[in-house]
Amino acid sequence: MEAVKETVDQSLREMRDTFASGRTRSVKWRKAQLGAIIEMVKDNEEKMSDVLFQDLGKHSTEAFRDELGFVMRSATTALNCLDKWVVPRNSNLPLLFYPATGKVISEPYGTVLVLSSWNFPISLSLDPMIGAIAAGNTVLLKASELSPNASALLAKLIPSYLDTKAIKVIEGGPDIATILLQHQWDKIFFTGSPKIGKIIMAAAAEHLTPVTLELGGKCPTIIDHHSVSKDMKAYYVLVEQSFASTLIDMFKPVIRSFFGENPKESGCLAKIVTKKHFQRLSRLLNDPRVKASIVYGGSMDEEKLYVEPTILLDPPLDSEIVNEEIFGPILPIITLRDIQESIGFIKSKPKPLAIYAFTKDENLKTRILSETSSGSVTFNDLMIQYMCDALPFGGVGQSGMGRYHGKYSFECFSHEKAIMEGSLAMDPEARYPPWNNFKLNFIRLAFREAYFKLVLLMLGLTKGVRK
Ligand SMILES: NC(=O)c1ccc[n+]([C@@H]2O[C@H](COP(=O)([O-])OP(=O)(O)OC[C@H]3O[C@@H](n4cnc5c(N)ncnc54)[C@H](O)[C@@H]3O)[C@@H](O)[C@H]2O)c1
Repeated sequence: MEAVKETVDQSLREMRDTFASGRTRSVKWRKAQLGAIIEMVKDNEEKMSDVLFQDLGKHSTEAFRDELGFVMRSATTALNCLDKWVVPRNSNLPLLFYPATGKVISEPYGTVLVLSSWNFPISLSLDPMIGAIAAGNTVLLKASELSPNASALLAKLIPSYLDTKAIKVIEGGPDIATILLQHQWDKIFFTGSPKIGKIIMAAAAEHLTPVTLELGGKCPTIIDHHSVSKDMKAYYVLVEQSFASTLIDMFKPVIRSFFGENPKESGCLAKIVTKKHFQRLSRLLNDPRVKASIVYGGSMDEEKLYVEPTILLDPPLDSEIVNEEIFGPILPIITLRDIQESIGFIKSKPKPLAIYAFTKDENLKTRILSETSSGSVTFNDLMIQYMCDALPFGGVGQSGMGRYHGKYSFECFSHEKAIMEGSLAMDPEARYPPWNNFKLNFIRLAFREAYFKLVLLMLGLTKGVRK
């Protein structure tokens, strides 16, 4: 551990020195690094696909959709938009401040720490790095120990493509993260569970370091059968009782069309990430009350870390499988008398990262938007809000704080610095002591931007001002 501590100390010193040198602030440097990320992914598509298969059993097409293609697109967007993003924005100041001018410039925080989770180990590592680099920071990444092959590949590739004095990777688990968190960072970006998110926030508080927390939680999918029928994957489904059996009958052929008659051999179904996670799922499913709710699937193979796509109908609402994140192909369906009750159900749970609703009912849509709180709401589709970098991605409450993607990533890693240029020519005495009634009236009118009355006051044509 002493050697690790020494490496961390030295890495931090180097990153701080690099940031202080001003190199990472140059748009040319930022673009070169973004371009290098694209090259790195392009050159190593196969290797990246391989490690995602080794760690998670992800098919290469899924790996490209969710990780490699996604990262290349994100870096390309940043590269193409950077010139626009870095331009200082002039602010229209109220006349009150005339003749001062104001603008906002985006300043990099400095040296940032990115900690990522195992379920999208490449995109959740590189995508925040793209934002950090675009904003002109130096950055250290620690990916998850639960996807060790992806973590090792990133640790090998990043130094051979990117500026090693500014962008660093360290491998390891909680022990290494703990060492990292003992240091002062200028920003911490964390993707992971709410439980560890609290540890990150507490450590950041020691140094008043700003944090972005991309956390988890159970995302509900409301299916309003009065208007919709569509195949889907979801975290849990809320549906009217009368429609539940029809929905299950609709899911079965979809599962077969995705994964064939023998999903274990299909090559299209990701495995459970670790033995520990497998045993957790096995325990959850073997709860007799949960077992009784299985209406499709349910078979497991510990050797292959395989769980068959499984549907549960009305598992007990107090069971862990309903309340904890699942991380496996298990879909609980929860039935309600009326689909409108889904609003109350969602409100009784922590604020989710996303709410999905398949409905054409405008009243239900309005109720979802105005009565519930979540990171995002997507109607009549799933997950596309994550892919769409024109929208901010992030949680609220238990599902996190802060947001990123596209321009929001640039903002996530920038401090928006307010710049005001005053004038030495105009400096009303009313701002300064000794205080008197005239000055109080002057300030009152100025705050109200009552310019005409202000002129009358200065000309001595009015004395009293209404409170
Ligand atoms: N909001 C999102 O975009 C998003 C995306 C993917 C996953 N997630 C969430 O991530 C979680 C799953 O990922 P996970 O199991 O890797 O999460 P996790 O919280 O266990 O770990 C995340 C990171 O924190 C580190 N870590 C673990 N223990 C730590 C400790 N005691 N101190 C400091 N760091 C520690 C890990 O090494 C890892 O790098 C789920 O809750 C999931 O919903 C969120």
